[in-house]
Amino acid sequence: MKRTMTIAGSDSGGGAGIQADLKTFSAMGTFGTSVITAITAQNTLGVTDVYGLPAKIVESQIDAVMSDIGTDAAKTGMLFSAEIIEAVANKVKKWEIENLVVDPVMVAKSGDRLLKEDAIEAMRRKLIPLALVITPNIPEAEVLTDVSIKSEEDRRIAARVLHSMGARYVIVKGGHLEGDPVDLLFDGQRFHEFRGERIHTNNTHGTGCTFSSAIAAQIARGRSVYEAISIAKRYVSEAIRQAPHIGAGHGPLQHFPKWEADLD
Ligand SMILES: Nc1ncnc2c1ncn2[C@@H]1O[C@H](COP(=O)(O)OP(=O)(O)O)[C@@H](O)[C@H]1O
Ligand SMILES: Cc1ncc(COP(=O)(O)O)c(N)n1
Repeated sequence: MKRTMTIAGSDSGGGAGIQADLKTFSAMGTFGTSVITAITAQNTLGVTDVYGLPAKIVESQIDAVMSDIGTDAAKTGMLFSAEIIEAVANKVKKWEIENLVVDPVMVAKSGDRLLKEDAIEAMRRKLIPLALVITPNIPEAEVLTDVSIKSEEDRRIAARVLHSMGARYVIVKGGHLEGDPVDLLFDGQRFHEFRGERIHTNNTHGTGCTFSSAIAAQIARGRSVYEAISIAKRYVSEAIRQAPHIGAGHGPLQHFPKWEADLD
């Protein structure tokens, strides 16, 4: 069985973070392991408390997983601080993790901060250069590149800047745009658009986490980055469409235990 590792924050509400990642890994037929960076007290209405873990325990979790179980792909989500980003980057290098998907999580759907302001530079310098794929949404791409994205041309400029920082594939997601969500991929040479239909709903808590985990799992299973993104997009759309309507705010998605089997 292929192995997938998430390095991310815990969401007590079960919709995003480590919880969404592990559900997605299972749905994709991979064995998921987890490295927790921070604990959030969170539900569909928002985040009421955040506790970042010391970098040392993040390092020892990675060592524990990698020294015994290993991984075929990994993803990062909420990393909270510059210290944790540096610790993760060092361990990714030490364990030679090449299939790394970086979801540069900064704020929750509720608007609460999940990454300290001073950690952005560490993300740019230490982690992005190690990424096989980086999956920013539009606000995250703007913060990382200092490009204000007002048009499709701006989005392409931002994707080029992220690629020049060292990520091999850059996908700037379109969930925050008006109209149908189109995700834009740049592989260093060409642009490719992944089109989807907008589902009008409040149940989008964990879409980014689910998307990046699905990409990591499909890469672990040997698919190309293009195929992995295309499958991840279909999975997220279906997961939004069949969302269980839980909580009074931004509700979580539905995950599908037999998705991978259905695909084959
Ligand atoms: N309302 C929606 N309907 C269909 N797809 C969506 C919707 N919102 C987001 N997506 C898709 O979900 C994935 C995550 O995108 P996005 O919501 O932009 O990320 P984030 O959760 O990081 O803000 C992307 O593939 C995006 O196109
Ligand atoms: C612990 C944690 N990690 C990440 C997110 C972002 O969620 P989304 O997938 O909606 O961008 C979150 N709300 N909480």
